[in-house]
Amino acid sequence: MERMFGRPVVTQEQMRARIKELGKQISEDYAGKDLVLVGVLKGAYAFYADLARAIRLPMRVDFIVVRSYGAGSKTSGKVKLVSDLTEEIKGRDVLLVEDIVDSGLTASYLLKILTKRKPRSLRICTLLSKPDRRQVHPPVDYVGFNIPNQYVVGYGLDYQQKYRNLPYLVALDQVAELDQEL
Ligand SMILES: O=P(O)(O)OC[C@H]1O[C@H](OP(=O)(O)OP(=O)(O)O)[C@H](O)[C@@H]1O
Ligand code: HPA
Ligand SMILES: [Mg+2]
Repeated sequence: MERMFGRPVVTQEQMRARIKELGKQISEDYAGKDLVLVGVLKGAYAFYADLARAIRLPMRVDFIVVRSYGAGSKTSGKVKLVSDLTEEIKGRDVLLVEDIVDSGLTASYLLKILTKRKPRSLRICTLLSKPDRRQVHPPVDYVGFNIPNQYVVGYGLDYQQKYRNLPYLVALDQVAELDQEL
């Protein structure tokens, strides 16, 4: 992990600066509301931890685990709910925290199932978005970075469950190339 895996798509410095801005914006937008920050695991864990600490509000935290990508780098097309929220969201202001909105299927699925529980508001904040890859178009309220159509890993995002702990974002083809040499 000491070694750089090629040129980062998003560096740690860029990430830090943008998350600070997002935290400030969310703190303003949700002042006086009953905010529940919901992390979509596993991918969002790193972004969630940094974003939560950039928000200056007395909010609640909760998590939901869903999965749709199997071993490869393509969506299975089916989103599976692996583990649900721990608390009720009825009447609360829910902000979903995603690492990435790619095809849009996961975000759409979550909006669909959580809307039924009657939150007062339900919005999405994603660190990354690939606008060119959408199969469906869920509304995304906060976006850290729009990125091109390439599979990326690091900062929570995986390929076959690995590379989530890289502290920055890199294209998968660069990791794969270098990984063989290690
Ligand atoms: O817009 P989409 O095409 O649906 O892709 C986005 C979703 O896919 C990834 O989850 P994944 O199923 O890989 O589970 P993980 O979070 O455990 O990696 C990612 O973390 C998002 O939740
Ligand atoms: O580019 C990606 N990388 C990792 N996980 C993902 N899930 C959707 N898109 C991606
Ligand atoms: Mg994944």
